[in-house]
This record gives sequence, structure tokens and C-alpha cells, in this order.
Amino acid sequence: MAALCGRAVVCSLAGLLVLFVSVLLIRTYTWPERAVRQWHWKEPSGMELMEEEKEQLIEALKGAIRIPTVSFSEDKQNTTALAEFGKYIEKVFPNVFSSKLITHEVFGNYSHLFKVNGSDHTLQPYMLLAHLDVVPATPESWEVSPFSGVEQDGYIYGRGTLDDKSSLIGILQALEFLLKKGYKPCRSFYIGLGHDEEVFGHRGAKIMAEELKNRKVKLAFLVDEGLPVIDGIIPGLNCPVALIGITEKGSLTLKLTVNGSPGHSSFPPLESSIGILSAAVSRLEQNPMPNKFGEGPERAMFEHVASKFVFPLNIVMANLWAFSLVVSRFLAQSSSTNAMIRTTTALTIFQSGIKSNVVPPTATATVNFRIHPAQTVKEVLDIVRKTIQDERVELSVMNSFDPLPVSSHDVESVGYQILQHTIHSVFSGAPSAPAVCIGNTDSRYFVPLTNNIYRFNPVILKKEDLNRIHGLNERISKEALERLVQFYFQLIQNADIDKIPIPHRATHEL
Ligand SMILES: CCCCCCCC/C=C\CCCCCCCC(=O)N[C@@H](CC(C)C)C(=O)O
Ligand SMILES: [Zn+2]
Ligand SMILES: [Zn+2]
Repeated sequence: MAALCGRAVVCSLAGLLVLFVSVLLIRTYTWPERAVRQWHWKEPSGMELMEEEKEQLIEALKGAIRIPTVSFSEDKQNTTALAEFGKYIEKVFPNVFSSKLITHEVFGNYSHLFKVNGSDHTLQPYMLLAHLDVVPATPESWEVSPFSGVEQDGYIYGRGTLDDKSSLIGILQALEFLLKKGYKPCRSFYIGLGHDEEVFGHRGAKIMAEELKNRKVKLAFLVDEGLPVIDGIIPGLNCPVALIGITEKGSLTLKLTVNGSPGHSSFPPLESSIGILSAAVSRLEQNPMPNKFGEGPERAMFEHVASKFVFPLNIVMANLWAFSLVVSRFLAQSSSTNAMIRTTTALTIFQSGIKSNVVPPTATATVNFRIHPAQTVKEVLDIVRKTIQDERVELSVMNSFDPLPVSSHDVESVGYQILQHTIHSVFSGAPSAPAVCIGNTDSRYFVPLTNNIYRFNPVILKKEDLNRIHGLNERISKEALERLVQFYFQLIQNADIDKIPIPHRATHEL
């Protein structure tokens, strides 16, 4: 009898195992199935750049890099360089500045807004954004001078080659080439070039967005800087994947202050302001914010590209219902993937002390949190207070905003589809996936103008290149720059698609 029962249990377990494995395999090899509306795309013209055009483009970027448009802080920018940059683009892109189709305005002295008037006024306009300011660079740590625009081994080096002068030059150069070829857009579009993105964009993009809102402009979609085409960044993902930022994380910057008792270092207080503050920031770093994998759009990103993972990770990614815990733990291991799954905590400034034998009265620290889409500023603040648990540490909010709304990214979404189609054709069939942009962009000021904001940088980035952004030896290959221009060249033409998509056939596609 016992043997019979034992056999029944074994059989049931075996049955369950077979069922489990079948579900995994079915979901892996038939899912995700998404009925994709196929649109009638017109073939954009002039995909290949001529040698002369390539040369013009490379020189245009090098010249832009040589103008040190550095933003140090909101009140400290290289305004001479910002003004020079305005004159520079006017010289390098004469057709953009003289075309009868285009109007040009300057905001906040150094930001530029262009409107390219299309022929079909029934189509809602769209907008391309980029910025001309850059973060500072420490020349002594670079292999080449950061503002020399030097070319080495097929790369152009310099601050801004990735963030964001490449996109700025790419957009204007694509438009310049199109105008030269006699192209006239159907759909109107705006180009916004902010001059203070790196220091919050209050005088550039924010003012431009407010003015467009006053003019009652509504945008079909907006494309700004953001996530790249990642290559080799997620282990096991065996092809380049374009990440389209459909939302961006919120941000909270806190100043922590401890006022202690100052005095002679020969009879120090039992607890100094530095000691109390150090313990507080250490607690914040040692206790990361909760892992939120699966509660925001990051889960859809992995599902979109599940089939591109190597075996057996393809099975794991297609079955996050079963494996999300293990995947989230795995993603927490590296800084770039960790940023996707939780609110991050970055200790960025620590200040105290003036002399080795003086116990300082005050210690301050700045902590910057990037808020996961499933959390809010308020929730993060509550966790911070509970984690520090020390009344002697005063908290003050320097700036904060909640995560941005999630833009539409379904088969009916005109902007997303235009972007996805353009990426597919320019990046040799690379799949794209909706994702959370971990940094903040000027595009957040345009939320009142459109529900469809996409943050995408049309450049392939490898793991070893990630730290070049805002880091040392920032560079772009000449090939990548050409591809970036082709991207905008095609995007502008693809955006002329009719506002009502024509159903063609349904298929299964990423
Ligand atoms: C699944 C893991 C994929 C991880 C991919 C990570 C790729 C990271 C590459 C680029 C980072 C995105 C950068 C987006 C633009 C950020 C621009 C910026 O620096 N903005 C400032 C704004 C601030 C208000 C001054 C910022 O600090 O965020
Ligand atoms: Zn940028
Ligand atoms: Zn930046």
C-alpha cells in the first residue's frame, strides 16, 4: 500500500515537472506574441553618405567639440563659448539658417528653437531635442585634450562626443543634407537645442517648453537623448539591443547636516559631527532601496528581448513569472543593471573640517537618489528617515521630482513605431525594447505638450564605453557618427508617415 502511495506521489511530481517544463518551453518559443500592426513605410532616400558628406560631418563635430561650452553650475557656465556655439552652427549649417521653411528663435540667450514647416497641417508636429552644454573635464586625466576634437584610430575624442554634441550636430547635419537634396517635410517639426541641460535646464529647455505651451503647441512625439543601443552590457544577451526610454527615473537630492560641538582636538567630543554624519551616510549606502524588479517597465524590457538571450537564459527571461526573483538578484550585481531595478543611492558630496587639530562644528553631505518608477519622492524620503534613525542628522530637500509618466509604446503609437522602424533599418535589424531611462533629460519639461516622449541615443555602446559618458576619454567612432546622422536622416523622413496607419498584416515580431 505504502509503495503504491509512494509511486503515486512520484508520478504526480513527475507530471507537475513535465507540466512546468512544458509551460516554460511554450512561453519561450511562442511568446511574447504580439500582433504588430505593419505600416506602409515609404523607403527613405539617400541612406549612404558620400565621402564628401562624411568629411563635412566629421569636421562639423570636431569644430563643435573645440568650443568648450562647459556648465559648472546653474550660475557658472562658459557663456562666451555658448555664444560662440550659436555663431558656429549658423556658419556650418547655412541651409538650415537660410531655408524659407524654417524659423529660428533664441531662448535664454543661448538655446535655439527651430521650426521646420511641413506641407501637411493636418499632421501633428513632433520635436527633436539635444543640448549644447557639456559637463566639465579634467584635462590632466585624459589621454588627449578634451576640447581638441582629436581624431585617433578612427575615433573622435572630446567632451560632448557622446553627450550630447554628436546628437546635436547629427540632427542639424541630417537636416542640412535633406534641405540640400530639396527635401520638404510633410509633417512639421521642432528642433530644440538647450544650453543648460547639465545644470537642470531651467533657462533653456524649460523656457522653450513653457513658450510652446503658451502657443498651444501639442506634439505627436518627442525624441531626446537617452539610452543607447547596448552591446554586451547585459550578460547573455547575444546581440545589440536598442533601448528606448519610455519613462525616466525621478530624482531626489538631499543635503544632510550635523551640527556638533566644536573645539580643540586634544579633548574631542565623544561623537563628532563628522562621525555622526559618516555613520548616517554609511547606513544609507549599506541599506540599498528595495529591489523593485517587475513593478515598473523594466520587466517588459527583458520580456521583449527574451528570445535574444542565449540558452538557457532565453527560457528564464521568457518566464519571469517563475524566475523574477533570481533574475532581479542577478541584475543587482552590476551598477548599470542595478540602476534599472531600484532607486539608487549615490553619496556625491561630503564636506567638513578646516584644520587637523580643530574639531569642526558642522559636517554636510549630499546624497542623490534616482527614483524607480514604482516609487515616489515621498516614499523614498520616508525610507531615508527610517534608515538614518538619528534626529541629529538634519535633512533638507535640495531638489526633487517623481518618475516621469510612461509614454505609449504599443502598436498604435505613431512616435514609438517611427522610432522602432528607423532603428531597425539603421542598426541592421537590431531589436528595440522599451526601457527606463536612468538619467534625466531636458525632455521632462515637455510633458505638458505630449504623452509620447522617447529618450534614445542612436549610438552602439559597449560595456567599456559606459564610463566615458561624463567620464574620461569620451569618444565616438567615425562609423558611429555616420550611422547617427543616417538615423536622424531617416527618422525625419519616416516621420512623414500618415497619421492613420494602414493595416497591412499581423505577424509575430519583437
Ligand atoms: C539593463 C541595463 C541596461 C543599462 C544600460 C545603461 C546605459 C547607460 C547609458 C547612458 C545613460 C543614460 C543617460 C541619459 C541621459 C542623462 C543626461 C544627464 O546626465 N542628465 C543629468 C540631468 C540633471 C538634471 C543635471 C542627470 O544627472 O541625469
Ligand atoms: Zn546629455
Ligand atoms: Zn550629460
